[in-house]
Amino acid sequence: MSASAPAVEVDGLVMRYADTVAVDDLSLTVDRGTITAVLGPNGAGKTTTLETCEGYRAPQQGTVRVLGLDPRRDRRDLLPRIGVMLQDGGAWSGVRAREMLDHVARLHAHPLDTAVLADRLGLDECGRTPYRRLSGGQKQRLGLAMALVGRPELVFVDEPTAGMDPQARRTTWALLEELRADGVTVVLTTHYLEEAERLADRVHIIDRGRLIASGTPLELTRGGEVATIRLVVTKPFPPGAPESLRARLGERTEVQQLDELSLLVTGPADSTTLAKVSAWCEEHDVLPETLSLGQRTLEDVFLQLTGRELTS
Ligand SMILES: Nc1ncnc2c1ncn2[C@@H]1O[C@H](COP(=O)(O)OP(=O)(O)OP(=O)(O)O)[C@@H](O)[C@H]1O
Repeated sequence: MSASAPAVEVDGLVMRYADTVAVDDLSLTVDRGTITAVLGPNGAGKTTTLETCEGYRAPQQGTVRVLGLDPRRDRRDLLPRIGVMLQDGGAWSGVRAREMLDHVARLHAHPLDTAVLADRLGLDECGRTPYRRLSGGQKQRLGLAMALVGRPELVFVDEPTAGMDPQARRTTWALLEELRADGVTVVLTTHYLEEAERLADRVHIIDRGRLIASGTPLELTRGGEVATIRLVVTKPFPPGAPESLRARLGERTEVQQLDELSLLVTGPADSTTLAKVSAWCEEHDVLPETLSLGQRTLEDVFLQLTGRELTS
């Protein structure tokens, strides 16, 4: 495999649990040395996809290659080269945090210094605490340390900052950025949009097991000369408001009602659109509380593609 070949190649993956199709003909690639975010709502199929890449599940249909290897057939060759941070920790309940990290370090030929890693991830304070007594954020930090201690070429991190306080989240982001600077490939799942926008070189958005968009955060949010206007009002909109506003704004505009007090307008990023929304409010006796023009966020992209909110 050449050095520039993808770190991960998923091709036509299908995974089912009884009647549930968890992953539905999914194809994606992850370039080496990048941070790639797999973004999607709960139940989108992110964990199942990652677990298949990590070799915990066999593809039911399609193929998966990781560092050019088959994650199950070539497991012995692959394991020393990848790091995995599982969603539920992967440690025994009675083991102390530091013992667990030292144990994992001993499984690797050239581990990082566990004292340095524990200090960096703020694990010193809980080094003697049994795993079951760690807080959610401490378990996450220990899981990350366990994934990194073997100096992997590629790390899979499932919801790395879920349950972390803001400071631990920033430390984790900085650590993942340092890994990338050292040439390590990072694949993370998240439903934090800010995390994907801030960290990822490339984002794959998954919904109901299918890939619905891929690109850099900028490619996904720029979408040409498109912007969004959020209109939040003080009392519920009159019936038929989205249709009426859309008719006023013209062909190139979409209007979606988010709830009874807010609408999202997606259309040309110009002041005329904003002025027309404002005029429509006046004509319909609607009092805006917020009328804001902004670039699209990944949340807007998801909403536009699926008609649903990512965070709901
Ligand atoms: N062990 C299992 N048995 C049965 N169904 C499962 C199992 N694991 C996942 N599923 C189902 O498969 C679908 C995809 O789940 P998956 O955990 O891969 O999604 P996810 O995007 O990682 O979600 P989350 O963000 O909640 O972790 C969901 O409908 C889920 O309920």
